[in-house]
Amino acid sequence: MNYELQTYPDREMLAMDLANKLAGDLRTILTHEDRVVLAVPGGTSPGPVFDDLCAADLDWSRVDVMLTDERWVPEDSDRSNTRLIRERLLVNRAAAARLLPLYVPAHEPEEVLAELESQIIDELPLAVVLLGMGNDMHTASIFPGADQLAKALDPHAPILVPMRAPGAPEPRITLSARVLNEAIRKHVLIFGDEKREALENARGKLPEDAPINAVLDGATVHWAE
Ligand SMILES: O=C1O[C@H](COP(=O)(O)O)[C@@H](O)[C@H](O)[C@H]1O
Repeated sequence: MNYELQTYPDREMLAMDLANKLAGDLRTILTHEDRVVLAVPGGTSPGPVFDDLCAADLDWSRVDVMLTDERWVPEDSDRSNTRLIRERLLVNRAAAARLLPLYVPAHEPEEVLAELESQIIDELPLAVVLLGMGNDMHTASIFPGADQLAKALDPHAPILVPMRAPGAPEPRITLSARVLNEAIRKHVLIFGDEKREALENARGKLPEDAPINAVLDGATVHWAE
């Protein structure tokens, strides 16, 4: 797996530097594209990066922001990734960006899959993607042991894959590995020794066992303790 690992003395420096890099990538791509799509993770790690990125000086009115994946919970839930990006990323200068939703109220993601895909399809490919990773080596909502794992990893996968996994307390919806890999720039954000070890343990494993391996090629991994 060919990826670059950048390590930082602390999380604050990582957040600042990574936000600068993401903004730089977007600015560069905006010099030759009318609009760009930035896909970002939810979960506990990216908040500090969002706090810096939202203040970046770039033409946010030409940026579409979307999630790499969403937990199937209402937007007022603490577990909603949409809520996180509304509160921490789509503020300040980045309030001018457009959100491409990965959640609309419905019992199950399957009920609204086509509707959600129809709002994304014309904006692809992604320009820049920031991914997270869990201790179990899942990325986005592509979990080891998930019911639709093979579909999410298929080179001809659809844009979105609904997912249920033993390690996930609610249904999920995720961009497929194919769509994530079509991004011009890929970054992965991980904090802590456990995740660094998980990344090491992923080495040599099949994506079915270590889904992070499906997206690492050509990525820059950013790590701080
Ligand atoms: O559930 C999720 O987990 C991963 C990792 O989250 P973290 O809390 O360990 O940083 C995240 O990348 C993904 O977007 C999220 O839905």
